[in-house]
Amino acid sequence: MSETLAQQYLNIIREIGEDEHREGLLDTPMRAAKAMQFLTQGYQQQLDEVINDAVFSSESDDMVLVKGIELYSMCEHHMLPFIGTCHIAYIPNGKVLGLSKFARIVDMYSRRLQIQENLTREVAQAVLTATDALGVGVIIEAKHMCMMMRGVEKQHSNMRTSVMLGSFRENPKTRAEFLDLLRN
Ligand SMILES: Nc1nc2c(ncn2[C@@H]2O[C@H](COP(=O)(O)OP(=O)(O)OP(=O)(O)O)[C@@H](O)[C@H]2O)c(=O)[nH]1
Ligand SMILES: [Zn+2]
Repeated sequence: MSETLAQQYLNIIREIGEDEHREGLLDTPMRAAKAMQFLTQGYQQQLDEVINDAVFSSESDDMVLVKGIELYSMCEHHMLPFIGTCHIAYIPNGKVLGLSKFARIVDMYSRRLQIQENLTREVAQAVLTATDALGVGVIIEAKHMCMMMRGVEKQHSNMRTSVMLGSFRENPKTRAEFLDLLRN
């Protein structure tokens, strides 16, 4: 556990005018440091470790959709959470990826300081790298606390980002099938 990080949180507690000796705050620097390390553990992960060889031969060449993977990330501008849902589709090319690995990929890239556009691209690229798929489509819908709790304070706006690679980019029918499957 990083003592240095805990020390930084102690400084924050002092700087905002709180009493660091107040009972409820005594363990807070260490707790906050642990929480921050958890929320940024994606920096310690590598794609091949996350995939753990869970790639299986398959003759399936129909679209696979993994819908509604929840995500919790932090915006790199304010270090405040953005929270949402990720949908991933791909067209296998002789190999399929273990189902849980899609969520693990999303977690690995979410648990870093991010902007939603880059997160979407990194997830799509990782699925393509892991599967050699014919195409990959990723859509993320999220709400940004930096827009809700502060700043413009808009509670109801959602950001939707998409990245289409391979056949999802080249073939409008593939993209339409993805969007159709998502609607149903
Ligand atoms: N495109 C994009 N923008 C983001 C994301 N997360 C936060 N932002 C925006 O990043 C911008 C940073 O703008 P700045 O003007 O430098 O910072 P600021 O003064 O705190 O901005 P306000 O939020 O408008 O108060 C803001 O418009 C945020 O809404 C993201 O995932 N994608
Ligand atoms: Zn922000």
